[in-house]
Amino acid sequence: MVAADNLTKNETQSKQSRFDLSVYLKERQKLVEAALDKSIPMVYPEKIYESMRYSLLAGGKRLRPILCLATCEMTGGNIDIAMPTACALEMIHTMSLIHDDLPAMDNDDYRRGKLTNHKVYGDDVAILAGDGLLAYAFEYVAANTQNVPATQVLQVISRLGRAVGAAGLVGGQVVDLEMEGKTDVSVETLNFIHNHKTAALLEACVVCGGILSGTSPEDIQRLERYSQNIGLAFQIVDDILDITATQEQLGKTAGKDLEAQKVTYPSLWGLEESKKQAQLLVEAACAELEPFGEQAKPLIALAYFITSRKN
Ligand SMILES: CC(C)=CCC/C(C)=C/COP(=O)(O)OP(=O)(O)O
Ligand SMILES: O=P(O)(O)OP(=O)(O)O
Ligand SMILES: [Mg+2]
Ligand SMILES: [Mg+2]
Repeated sequence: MVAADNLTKNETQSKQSRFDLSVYLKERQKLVEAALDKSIPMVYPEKIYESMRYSLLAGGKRLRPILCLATCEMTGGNIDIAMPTACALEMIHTMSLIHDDLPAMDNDDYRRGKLTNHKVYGDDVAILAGDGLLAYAFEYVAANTQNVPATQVLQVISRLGRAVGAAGLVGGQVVDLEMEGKTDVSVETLNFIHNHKTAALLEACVVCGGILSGTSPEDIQRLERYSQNIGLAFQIVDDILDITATQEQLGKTAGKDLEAQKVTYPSLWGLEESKKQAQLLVEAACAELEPFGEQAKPLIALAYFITSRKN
């Protein structure tokens, strides 16, 4: 009986230390959805707010805000101080998707399982909806962040600006577009594109979470290395899914890279090697979180989710 009692105790302990990512994701997605819904009210001129809300509230994994909240918690902060930044990150991400889907860029008809913004509202309003979301993201952080010293809020705003501008998303996107149809793209150029187009914003999500909690410069450096690694892994998996997943799974047109004759990691390395490289990057990312011990469980599970996701 003593052994049985011990076993039950051990089982309970192991259950407590296990981390259920799907429960965690559902709970966090719900919190983020509610915060996003509240963030943009419908006022005059309704047309632009409707268009902004159409894409912002169209679903999506909400990985960026969840990474920001999780990092803030891991480094000693709480969800409340990070929520305005988490929402801003999703606004910026949504802007980048609306603009990326425009006829002048990737010319896509579907996003997040729905018609793209310009298909519903026209190119003119879609461009403005992206602009509106981008500007509002910065206002939202500045006006709504509470219980964080102003210098830390300023650092967050500065990081967000860097991640979205020519040193980040915009720079990556411009080289991405330039490389379309070219067959002699090097791994270095591909890395540049993805480190800027994708990893820069994921890095901002994680680092801003740390800045808001007031974590140390050494820990910020660890967070940078973690997020740069998961950022590249994220894009390798994105390239793999473009080949292996269906439109239903992705909520957007599949096989676009091949059609646009884009050089991708699978086209350079093959599918198997690409999967292996993504796995190695995630392992390297998680090694950076060792000093955070048990507190790192959500961020470790989120890193592995990046390689196992189906959309
Ligand atoms: C400044 C701008 C507009 C940045 C866009 C950044 C971005 C990550 C676009 C989506 O990439 P993708 O076109 O490779 O992927 P998807 O298949 O999701 O369109
Ligand atoms: O889940 P989403 O729609 O936010 O897309 P991504 O895969 O870029 O995170
Ligand atoms: Mg694109
Ligand atoms: Mg695209």
